[in-house]
Amino acid sequence: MTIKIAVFGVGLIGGSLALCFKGKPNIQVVGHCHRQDIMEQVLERGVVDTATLSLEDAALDADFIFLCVPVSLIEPYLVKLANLPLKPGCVITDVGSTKASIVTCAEKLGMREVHFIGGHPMAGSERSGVGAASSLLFENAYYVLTPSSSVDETVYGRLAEILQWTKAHIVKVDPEIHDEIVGAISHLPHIIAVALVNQVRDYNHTNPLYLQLAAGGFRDITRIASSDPVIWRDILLSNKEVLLSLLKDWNQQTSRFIGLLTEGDAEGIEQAFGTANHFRNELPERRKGAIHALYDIYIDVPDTPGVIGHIATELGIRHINLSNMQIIESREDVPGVLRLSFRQESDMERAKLHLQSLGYIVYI
Ligand SMILES: NC(=O)C1=CN([C@@H]2O[C@H](COP(=O)(O)OP(=O)(O)OC[C@H]3O[C@@H](n4cnc5c(N)ncnc54)[C@H](O)[C@@H]3O)[C@@H](O)[C@H]2O)C=CC1
Ligand SMILES: O=C(O)C(=O)Cc1ccc(O)cc1
Repeated sequence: MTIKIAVFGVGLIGGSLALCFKGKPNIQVVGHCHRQDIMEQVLERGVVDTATLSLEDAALDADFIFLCVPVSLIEPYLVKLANLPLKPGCVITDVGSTKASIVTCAEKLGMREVHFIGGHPMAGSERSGVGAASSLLFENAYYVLTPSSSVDETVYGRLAEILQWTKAHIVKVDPEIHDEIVGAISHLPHIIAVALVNQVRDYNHTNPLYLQLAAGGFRDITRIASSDPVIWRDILLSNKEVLLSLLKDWNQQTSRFIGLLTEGDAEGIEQAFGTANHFRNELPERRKGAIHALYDIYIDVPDTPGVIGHIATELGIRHINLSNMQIIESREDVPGVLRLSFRQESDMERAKLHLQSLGYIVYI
């Protein structure tokens, strides 16, 4: 018997899920798009078996429906689906970055014979659209599910089973707790990154050297400021109360630094960096997606022709799989910094040791 999976909104997350399911035994994937041009892109990328502009055609005989649209559209889609004669037993889930309001909406709809389980894959990137989709996106990442107490264990089991194709680690979390935690570790950092970039953008109007001199640290902490404005508008508004409270705590953190600097409190500054350094080093093993896309090392490279080719060749002949290579700082006559990214930690370790043995200076 074929399992039909409908993906509503075939962008970064919907497209990546579709790629995980497509071509698997007895699975058929249909994408629902809201615009002809997007549907053409989706078909061209080949992430789904079929695609349709019709909500009904996608939904009516589906066994699973994944809502992968911006957060503000998830509840309206739930309302529409609740009014359709869906296949009995159909499991509707979503991937929205917030959970409390969506789960409450589904509970209020009181759907019978179909089930809703909230979901949130903790993997993604600052990119968006089906062009950025990847079948590897969720591998090893956490995938949060927020089933209500009314959801039967066998229904939960069916969803968890189909999600095995993503190779993510499924974890059950209460929706309100989810929003508090994800508010702190994902939504607040996005606000801080955007505020910092906009602050420097204002200074840059007075002197373009700000942008020109911006180096590794600024780039690292602000990558997520390039995220999609519509997606993030919806996420922040949907987690408003949590974020207002987190921003009050953030103000206290910045006030603390104002105090330390005003007092010239060297010991206090050192202590603040020490505490942060210690806690950050306790971050769990690097994972892909939300926490880390790849295993990276950084190498000082002299600005002479052939160096990058030499490094790539050295890794290639030792069958060390390199995923990406990027020059992140380069000036004439001084060493530049090259970032090498690996999908496997073991490849990163082998590359580090080998390049060190060749005399390169390698940082993690
Ligand atoms: N970007 C990320 O890293 C992550 C995002 N999420 C959540 O996933 C959801 C989707 O985000 P992304 O895939 O990043 O965004 P995206 O912009 O790549 O994809 C959104 C998709 O929804 C489609 N869409 C927009 N309006 C529509 C409508 N009225 N009807 C049908 N489709 C419509 C767009 O065409 C696009 O294909 C959001 O709810 C977001 O909070 C969850 C985890 C990570
Ligand atoms: O790019 C990153 O590091 C992210 O933080 C990706 C991300 C964005 C939104 C989510 O709800 C989960 C993960």
